[in-house]
Amino acid sequence: MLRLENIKKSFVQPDGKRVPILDVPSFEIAAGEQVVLIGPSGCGKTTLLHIISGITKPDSGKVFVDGTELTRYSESTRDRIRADKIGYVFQTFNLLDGFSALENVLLGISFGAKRSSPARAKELLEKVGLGHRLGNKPHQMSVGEKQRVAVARAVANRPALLLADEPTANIDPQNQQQVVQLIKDTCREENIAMLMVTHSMEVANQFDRVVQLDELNRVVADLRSTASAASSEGGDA
Ligand SMILES: Nc1ncnc2c1ncn2[C@@H]1O[C@H](COP(=O)(O)OP(=O)(O)OP(=O)(O)O)[C@@H](O)[C@H]1O
Repeated sequence: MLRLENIKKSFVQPDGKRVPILDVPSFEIAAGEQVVLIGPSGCGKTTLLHIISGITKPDSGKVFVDGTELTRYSESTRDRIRADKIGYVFQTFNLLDGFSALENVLLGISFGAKRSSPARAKELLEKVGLGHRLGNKPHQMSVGEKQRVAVARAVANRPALLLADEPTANIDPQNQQQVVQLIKDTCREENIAMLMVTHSMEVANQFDRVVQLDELNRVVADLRSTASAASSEGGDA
């Protein structure tokens, strides 16, 4: 369902040096499988989600989502493929300010190629306990409410793959569990594969598989071997 082949990504830092961030030889997620990605801050989790979704192009390597090789297309085509196949819950929600909760979820549907009814948008918002907030705009909602709208929007178009970047980071434990449950149930009911980034092991342990990015990423292995070579040289001196 999701397959990565030899993904490499580096960024030019403000001092002009190009720094490698990712070198992932391979990674796969099966249809309907729910996987959690963990790793220390700055190790490249968000960058990897951006590459999988086609928001960012890798320096080299291939991304296949639902049989389509995303990496061979232009940015505008990747945007269309993402709207059709991928739901994305951003760390910062990315809700549109001038629109109500219901309209934000409906926008998730209308950007996708598949047809879906407004009744689904309403049903999803009711499912996340926001049936009484359909007309509220983002500035009229709490952080937890906004996050639940973002999840409803991401799954509204019935994507093949849901990517969620720390979807429970800024919410209280009760809302956290509600968001986790919504993601789990919706993905299971609709056979949506999922890749979620979280720093919470309590959240991570509720899913099928937990993957440490450091174990997939050769950049980290190279850093470790350089560091251990340096320390053993130091030890000999
Ligand atoms: N556009 C950019 N230009 C330069 N460096 C960048 C850019 N985007 C990310 N980086 C660097 O790439 C590394 C990985 O960033 P990323 O946001 O993927 O980390 P992360 O694992 O998601 O971190 P966190 O858990 O803190 O959200 C970081 O060191 C970051 O500073």
